[in-house]
Amino acid sequence: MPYLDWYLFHLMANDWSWFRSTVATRPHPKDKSRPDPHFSLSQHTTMIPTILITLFIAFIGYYFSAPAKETDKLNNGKELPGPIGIPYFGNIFQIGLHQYISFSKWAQEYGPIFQIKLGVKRWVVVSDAAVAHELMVKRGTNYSARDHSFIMNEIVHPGSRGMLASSGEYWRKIRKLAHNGLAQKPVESYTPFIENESLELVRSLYNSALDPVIHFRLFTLNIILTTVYAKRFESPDDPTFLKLQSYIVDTIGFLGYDAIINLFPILRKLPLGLNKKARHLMANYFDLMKQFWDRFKEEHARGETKPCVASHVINHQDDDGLDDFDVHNMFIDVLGAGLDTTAITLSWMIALLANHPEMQARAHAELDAAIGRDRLPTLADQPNLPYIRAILRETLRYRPATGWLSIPHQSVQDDLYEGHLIPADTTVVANVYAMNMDPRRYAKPERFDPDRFLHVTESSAALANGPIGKRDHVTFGWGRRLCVGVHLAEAEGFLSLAQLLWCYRIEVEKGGVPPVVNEWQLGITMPPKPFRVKFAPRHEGVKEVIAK
Ligand code: HEM
Repeated sequence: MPYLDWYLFHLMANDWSWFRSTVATRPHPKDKSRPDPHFSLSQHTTMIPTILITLFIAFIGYYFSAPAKETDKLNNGKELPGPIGIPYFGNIFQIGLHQYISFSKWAQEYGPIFQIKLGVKRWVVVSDAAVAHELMVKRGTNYSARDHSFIMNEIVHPGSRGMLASSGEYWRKIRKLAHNGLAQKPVESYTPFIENESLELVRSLYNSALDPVIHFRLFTLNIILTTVYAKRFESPDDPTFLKLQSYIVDTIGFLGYDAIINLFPILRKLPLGLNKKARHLMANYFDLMKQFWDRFKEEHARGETKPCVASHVINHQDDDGLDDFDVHNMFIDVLGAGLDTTAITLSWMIALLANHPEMQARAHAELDAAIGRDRLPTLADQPNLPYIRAILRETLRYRPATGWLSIPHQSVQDDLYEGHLIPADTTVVANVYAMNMDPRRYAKPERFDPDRFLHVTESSAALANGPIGKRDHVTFGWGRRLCVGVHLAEAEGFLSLAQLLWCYRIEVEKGGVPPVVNEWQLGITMPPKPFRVKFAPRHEGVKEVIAK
């Protein structure tokens, strides 16, 4: 669910298909074990004129759209340090494929807060959790906006509606509405739905050997739909399910173009056919959301609906004068933001545990002692399963689903930070890698070690709002923009892991290879590379208990 200029990086690294097919998927020259069946330089040299023309147009676009010189504004404070870039493009070409690594290197040279220029934009990169907390939490009134995004604010959410990309008063209202349905209390009332979907998940994996990711996606989509509209899909073959899933994936796909368009606004004027396609997609998507909503309202009026986000929303919608179109926009963000993030986190947990049978053995012992073998664990068992909770927390720290850079915030007014001026409209991005892997905060940070969180009892949501020194990790973002689905994410992550481990040993098949955990797929999120594991029932009683 990550958006906005943040996509620049993914665009450069991943979303230019020519680039991906020539460079990103190319095995390292020394890696003889990975043949490169697709690479052909001649196939791609034909793209070079197109790239040069695009860069030229971007240059012209920058020239005519660049803001006036900022020296006047900077009178109050020194400019933040940062690497020197080239005219017009700034530091774009210095960032490289693994931006978090370049940022971490620059942090060593320029300190925990430095600035770079990307086309027309100024970015402030923060690599220290305390500095990010100071800006985005303590000074949250100034650092909780989002940059204007062409795709998000004009095509996905015409009129800058929705939650993820809106700012100011409108965002506060829509966020409050979503919060009404996704805060801790309402999420607790969804316990039966979450437990039901988790049961369906463990049933679907019984004694199987596979890559579980598609099952995790069905699990998370069904939970969101059940909690949003009190509806679920029985089967992954349901045509409406397939339609909805493709709308979500295609919308996220369009976001890949966003960054370059935001940095070089002239590109909006080019006849790329992008607008037309994206608007057509969104028309269909909104139509489906309207069908869900209209049906829900009818059922709600007849008193036939169960508690869910939509029922909370219906009860509060009029408080802030938000109409049905606002509600569709909000749900589109909730679906987009909640679908893959949790599924990716689950995939990482399974991949990591398959590599650590000794951790599974500890979790199994904890489950046997606290739950026994006659019933599945429930959400109410959380306090008695500290090791399982620690595995979830450590996975979120160690392999954050939304990647190593936070979703950028935007400043509203000029601000002085330790004598340095951060002008209004600056994009502020947290280097999650530097923070989640900070050796001052975590002993041996490169080691996956749930024990570091064994005695942490508060939720990640609660810790995010407390002092930074006690925060577990920064994966759910910052301050007023903190992930609004954090309670749901923690509940579904904990329960599915507890139930999966209660039922199964996660094994590498005979002759198979353990899941790769030190590399990940390049993309707008950070999923593990595809892998295959076996879900071997732990004891005789599993079949009977999950059949009940
Ligand atoms: C492990 C799972 C998840 C992770 C790692 C995650 C992470 C994030 C992050 C990093 C942000 C941006 C925070 C910021 O700007 O500072 C965010 C925002 C958001 N998340 Fe999540 N998320 C997860 C699950 C969910 C779920 C389950 C939902 C909904 C059901 C959800 C809905 C949202 C929404 C709507 C926003 C936008 C909030 C705003 O801009 O005000 N997320 N999430």
